[in-house]
Amino acid sequence: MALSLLKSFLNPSRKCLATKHCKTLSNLIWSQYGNLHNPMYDPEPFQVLYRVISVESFTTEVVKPVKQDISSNRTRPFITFVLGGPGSGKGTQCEKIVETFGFTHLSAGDLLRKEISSNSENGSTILDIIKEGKIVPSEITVKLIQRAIQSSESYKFLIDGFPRSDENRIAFERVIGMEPEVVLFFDCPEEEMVKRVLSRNQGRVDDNIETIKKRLKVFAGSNLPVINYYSGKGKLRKIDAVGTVDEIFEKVHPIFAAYKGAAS
Ligand SMILES: Nc1ncnc2c1ncn2[C@@H]1O[C@H](COP(=O)(O)OP(=O)(O)OP(=O)(O)O)[C@@H](O)[C@H]1O
Ligand SMILES: Nc1ccn([C@@H]2O[C@H](COP(=O)(O)O)[C@@H](O)[C@H]2O)c(=O)n1
Ligand SMILES: [Mg+2]
Repeated sequence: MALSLLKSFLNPSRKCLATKHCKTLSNLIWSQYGNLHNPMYDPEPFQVLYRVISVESFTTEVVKPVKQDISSNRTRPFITFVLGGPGSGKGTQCEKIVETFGFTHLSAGDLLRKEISSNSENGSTILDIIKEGKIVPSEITVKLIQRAIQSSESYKFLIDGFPRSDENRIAFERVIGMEPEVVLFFDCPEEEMVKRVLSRNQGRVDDNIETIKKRLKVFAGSNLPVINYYSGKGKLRKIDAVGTVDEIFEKVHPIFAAYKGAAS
């Protein structure tokens, strides 16, 4: 598809971009913009194509990123959703995955908190919702995630604490136009989660017993259906989240090692 579209936009007067280069150009476009039908990665396909084909000759600058992406064998971002109740250790394990496998960590909660501290127009609404342990409208959260993905040069993402509900999930599929490759679920008993959150000490407005109780209810009511959905699709990797941080990471490690070809 990319190749035929590309050929149809080739300017015949530019001989240097004849067919023998099409495959390389096509790879360049796929590696940088992903699926041409993808609304996020192909916002303006014709402009992208025009910009590329209007280059007089292949400079090393143009060819270089193609080589890098071909060698990594990636044509589309590799997305992992990281789910689990409050305090189950999502953020902690994401840090370890980043260190070992070089993913980019996007925590939906952190993006929302950043929005509050930047005094954006939605800041006070988000703050009120977080204090109540409820779920921020998907439109807001997905936009923040979209912006973070688009402004990153990475192609492998851990999206932590998202989707929190079916509504979150559907909004992501609609706006980003992709599904996760794998979904991690840190399964932790409530008692342990409460203990961890109450000793977190990071000054979060929702780290108090009243809000934690609400968050646990929201988790059971809205997040578990999402977890079941991905389980039904064979994408879920459930991890027993009791134990030391290193013991848990030992269970996480083989999951990403198995994806090394696709996600490295
Ligand atoms: N295996 C573990 N054993 C003991 N404490 C842990 C473990 N993993 C994480 N913690 C601690 O528990 C607290 C919560 O962990 P973390 O912030 O990673 O959870 P989370 O799932 O991201 O929670 P939230 O959804 O509230 O953001 C932190 O203080 C962290 O240091
Ligand atoms: N998809 C999401 C993620 C988070 N929130 C809100 O932020 C709070 C904190 O999230 P953490 O992942 O850092 O625990 C959470 O309780 C929600 O209020 C959200 O609305 N949607
Ligand atoms: Mg977290």
